[in-house]
Amino acid sequence: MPKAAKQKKGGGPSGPYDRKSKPAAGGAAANTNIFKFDKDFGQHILKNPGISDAIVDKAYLKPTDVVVEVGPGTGNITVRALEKAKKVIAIELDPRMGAEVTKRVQGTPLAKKLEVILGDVIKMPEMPPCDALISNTPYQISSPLIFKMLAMKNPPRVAVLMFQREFAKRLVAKPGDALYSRLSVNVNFWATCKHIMKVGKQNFKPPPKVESDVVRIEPLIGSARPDVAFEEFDGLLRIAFNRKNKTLNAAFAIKEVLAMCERNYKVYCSLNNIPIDESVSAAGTAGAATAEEDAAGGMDVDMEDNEDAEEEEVLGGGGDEMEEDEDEDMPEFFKQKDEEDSAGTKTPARNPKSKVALVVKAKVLKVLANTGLGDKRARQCDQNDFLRLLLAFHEEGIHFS
Ligand SMILES: C[S@@+](CC[C@H](N)C(=O)[O-])C[C@H]1O[C@@H](n2cnc3c(N)ncnc32)[C@H](O)[C@@H]1O
Repeated sequence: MPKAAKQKKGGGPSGPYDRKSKPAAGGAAANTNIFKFDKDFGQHILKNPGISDAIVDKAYLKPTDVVVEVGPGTGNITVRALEKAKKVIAIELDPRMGAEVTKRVQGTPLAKKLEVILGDVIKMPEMPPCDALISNTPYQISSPLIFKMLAMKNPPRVAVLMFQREFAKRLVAKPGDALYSRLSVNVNFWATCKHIMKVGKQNFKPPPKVESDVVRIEPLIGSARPDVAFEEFDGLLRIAFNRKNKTLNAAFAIKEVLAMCERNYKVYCSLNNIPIDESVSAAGTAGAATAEEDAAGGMDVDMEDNEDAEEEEVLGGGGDEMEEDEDEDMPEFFKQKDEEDSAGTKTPARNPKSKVALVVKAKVLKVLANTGLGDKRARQCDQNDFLRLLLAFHEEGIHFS
C-alpha cells in the first residue's frame, strides 16, 4: 500500500496526494452544516439512509472483506460498511471530512476497523488491495477512478459505485449506442457491469444539478481476467476512439499514431534482437515501395487514399480534437517519447522516408485488411473485435503502450 498520511483523532496531517487542504472543522457537519460543502470536491452528501444501505447491501460484503471507500465524507456509507466488513479503508481528499468520519465512530467498536487515508485517490500510485470498492463517487473523478480500478492486477471482487446518470449510461452502452465509448469497451472487457438503481437529486445535500445511478461492477479476476496488458488494450482503444465515427483505417492513418507505432516497434525490435533497417529512401523510390509491399504482403491498400483519411487532412489531420471527454489526455498519449524512444535513441519518427516507417505503415495496413476491421468504425466494434485487432497487431510486433 502506498504511504499516505493516516487520519488520527480529530484530523491529522495531509497526505502526499492532496490537491488542496482546508482547516479541519469539528462537529457533525452533515447535520449542523458547521462547514460549507465544497463543490470542487463533489461534496454532495447522501441524506437518504435507504440509499446508503442499498449501496452497501449490493456489495454483498463478507465479514472477512477489506473494503475501500472513496470519499467517505461524513461517513454515511462508511458506518454501514464497517458493520459488515473486517476493515474499511476510507480515502478522503478533504481533511475536514476525514475528521468527521473518524469522530463518527470514535469510542465505538467500529473505530478499530476504520483506516482513513487523507489524499487524492487518483494521485495514489496504487489503490490499496481490497475485496470491495464502494463510493458515492465525486463526479469529477468518475472516469479516472474506473480506469484505476480496471487497471489493477488484482482488482476487487465487486465495486458498487454511484455516478451521474449520463456517466452510468456510458458504462453499460453497447456498440452502436450514442454513448458507446472507450470507457464502455474497457468496462465490458475487464468486468461485467449492471445498473442497480436510480437516485434522484433530492437525496443529496446539497442537491447536485443532475440525477444519479448506482452500478455494480464485477471485475474479472484470476484466470477469468483477459491475458493482455491493460495498457495495451486501452492504448489501442485510445487510437480507435479518438475519432469513433471514422473508420479504423482513418484512425490509424493519423501521422502521430503511425509515429507512435514506429517508436514502439523499434523498442519491440531492440528487446527481441530483431535487426531494423533504418535506411532512408527518397519517397516514391523503388526501395521505399518494396519495403511497404513486402510487409503488406503485396496488398493493394493505401490508407492515405481512404475517404476518411482525406477528411482528416481537410480537418487539419492533427488528430488532436477530442470527441470523448474521457480522452482528453489523448494528444499527450500520441506525443509521448516524441524526441527519444525508451532506449534513448533519437527517432526520425515523423520522417515519412525512413524505411522502418514504411515497414510499420505497411504492417498496420496488413493488420487492418487481414482482420477485416479497417473499414469498420470504433462505435460499431465490440470488445472481441478490439481483442482480435490487438492480437493481430502483436503478431506484427506493433504495440500501444
Ligand atoms: C459525493 S461525496 C460523498 C460523501 C459520502 N460518502 C456520502 O455519500 O454521504 C464525495 C466525497 O469524496 C471526497 N473526494 C473528492 N475528490 C476526492 C478524491 N480525488 N479522492 C478522495 N476523495 C475525494 C469529497 O471530499 C467528498 O467527501
